[in-house]
Amino acid sequence: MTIDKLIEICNPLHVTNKDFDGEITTFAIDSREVKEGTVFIAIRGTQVDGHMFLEDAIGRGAKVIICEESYYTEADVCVIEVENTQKLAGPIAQAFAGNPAEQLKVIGITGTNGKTTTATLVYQVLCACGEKASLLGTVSKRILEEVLDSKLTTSDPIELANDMKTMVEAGSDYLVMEVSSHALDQDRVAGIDFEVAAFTNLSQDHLDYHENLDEYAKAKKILFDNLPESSTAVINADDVQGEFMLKDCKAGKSLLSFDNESAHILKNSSDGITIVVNEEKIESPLIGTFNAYNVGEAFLICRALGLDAKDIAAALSNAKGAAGRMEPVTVEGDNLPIVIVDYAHTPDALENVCSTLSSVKEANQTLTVIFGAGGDRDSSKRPKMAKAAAEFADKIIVTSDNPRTENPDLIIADILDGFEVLDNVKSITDRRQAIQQAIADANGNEIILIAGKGHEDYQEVDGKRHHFDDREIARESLTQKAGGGN
Ligand SMILES: CC(=O)N[C@H]1[C@@H](OP(=O)(O)OP(=O)(O)OC[C@H]2O[C@@H](n3ccc(=O)[nH]c3=O)[C@H](O)[C@@H]2O)O[C@H](CO)[C@@H](O)[C@@H]1O[C@H](C)C(=O)N[C@@H](C)C(=O)N[C@H](CCC(=O)O)C(=O)O
Ligand SMILES: Nc1ncnc2c1ncn2[C@@H]1O[C@H](COP(=O)(O)OP(=O)(O)OP(=O)(O)O)[C@@H](O)[C@H]1O
Ligand SMILES: N[C@H](CCC[C@H](N)C(=O)O)C(=O)O
Ligand SMILES: [Mg+2]
Repeated sequence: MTIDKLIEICNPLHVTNKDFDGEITTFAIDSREVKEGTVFIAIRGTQVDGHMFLEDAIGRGAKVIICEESYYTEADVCVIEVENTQKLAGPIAQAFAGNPAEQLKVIGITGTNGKTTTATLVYQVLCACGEKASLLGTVSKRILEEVLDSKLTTSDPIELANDMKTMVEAGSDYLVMEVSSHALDQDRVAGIDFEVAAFTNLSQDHLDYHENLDEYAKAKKILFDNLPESSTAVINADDVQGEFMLKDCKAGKSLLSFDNESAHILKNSSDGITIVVNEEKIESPLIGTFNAYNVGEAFLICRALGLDAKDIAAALSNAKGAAGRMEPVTVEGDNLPIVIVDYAHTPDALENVCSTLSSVKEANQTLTVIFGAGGDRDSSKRPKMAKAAAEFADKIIVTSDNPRTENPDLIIADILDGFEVLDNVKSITDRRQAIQQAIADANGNEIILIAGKGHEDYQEVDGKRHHFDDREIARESLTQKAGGGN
């Protein structure tokens, strides 16, 4: 990267000491990552103002500073003053990585629920159709078939650009990625031209971050506002916010609606769904009406990419979706309960999953729901989650999710406030104990839903993460029960 190229991308208000002595090596948004020759960009964050770290960055060897203030330093450093640093981090990161986004067909999926499921389905269809695809999201990163850990749903612009570079080098043609509202609000995907962008739905979550639902919806809309005309917006038109997402969108539109009967659900049972979208019949092993939306959107996304309808439908009939979403935990044995692990951690998701299980259960079966709510996150969703579970469950165990830095019993108390009657509600703070007890007490006619943590293999308590996997604990308890002959 040359200083002239960098200045061109920045469209600066002011530049000083452009002819500094030295070379540009890397790009950093965090002063702690700065090395000799780094370009450091100061971003005003949610916790601190990156402008506080200009001296720190220079001390560590930064040669160029990009900031929103006129800044004077005696050091031999180029200072580029710009209007908005946050919006520039993406384009600069892309340029440093050799503009990998331009060499990928990028598919972005946003919405409160269903991003991971839909993104995973699209990735699975692309792979089944012989395409070279990568995936970024909550559960993991997949560079072609290689699986790597994922820390955030949508990474920061530098990590994102570096991941894209690795994908391009590995021969990937497509990137399917989840785009969170935090990422949109913080411009983490600025400068990326999406080939297809999809909206799943909007319901309450993250009100600790976004001021209210309107602000949350506006953040999601950014993805569609920035689409080029040549791209396609795939929208769940049955969601009340679907129309809003398209308000300022120049892209082509592909709408999914079961309500206006442009698409149909032919079958919705415990062994899967059959839907018709654009006259194509699609069968999927995923269950529940909410998954009809995920499968339907995955189909429309793949159609927008130009894949053959029959090939997509064939691939979807084998696509299992994402780990930890309606994932059954099975063990050989008699009279064992059906145990399902799911990632529902919002009122809407919990309602959808509970209503689905309640509608597919047999007359003699009962539904037990074990759930909690995350600490240091939107606390107003807690009583609403209680209401969602109470509507469909026969028995409820309220427990801890990831308390993070909060007192788990106070989170549980917030949830308990949402129940009108507590007759079938128990609380067991220790999640392991809650799962063990539910399974030990259950008979073969019970369906036990363990909600909230899905694929997570940790629990964060007192700010520390410990290994914890709902599926592992459930499997151990079921094995013990099977061995005991109960
Ligand atoms: C609340 C939030 O979203 N924070 C994200 C945000 O950081 P921030 O703006 O709060 O950073 P800050 O601490 O205020 O610092 C401001 C700036 O000063 C810099 N700094 C800071 C300290 C220092 O010594 N030197 C320095 O240069 C920081 O690097 C930053 O550029 O920008 C960072 C870089 O992109 C993110 O890593 C960070 O994610 C944190 C780790 C996080 O936990 N985010 C979660 C809430 C999140 O984003 N989740 C979503 C949603 C998931 C879902 O849909 O459910 C996700 O995409 O995963
Ligand atoms: N289309 C949908 N509508 C409503 N609920 C859904 C939908 N799809 C999945 N869910 C529920 O939401 C949970 C989370 O699904 P998924 O992981 O696909 O969403 P996500 O948007 O990626 O969530 P996150 O933002 O937490 O990563 C699932 O376990 C299921 O309970
Ligand atoms: N990306 C979501 C995941 C929530 C998962 C749930 N298990 C929790 O910890 O609240 C968040 O960070 O809000
Ligand atoms: Mg996700």
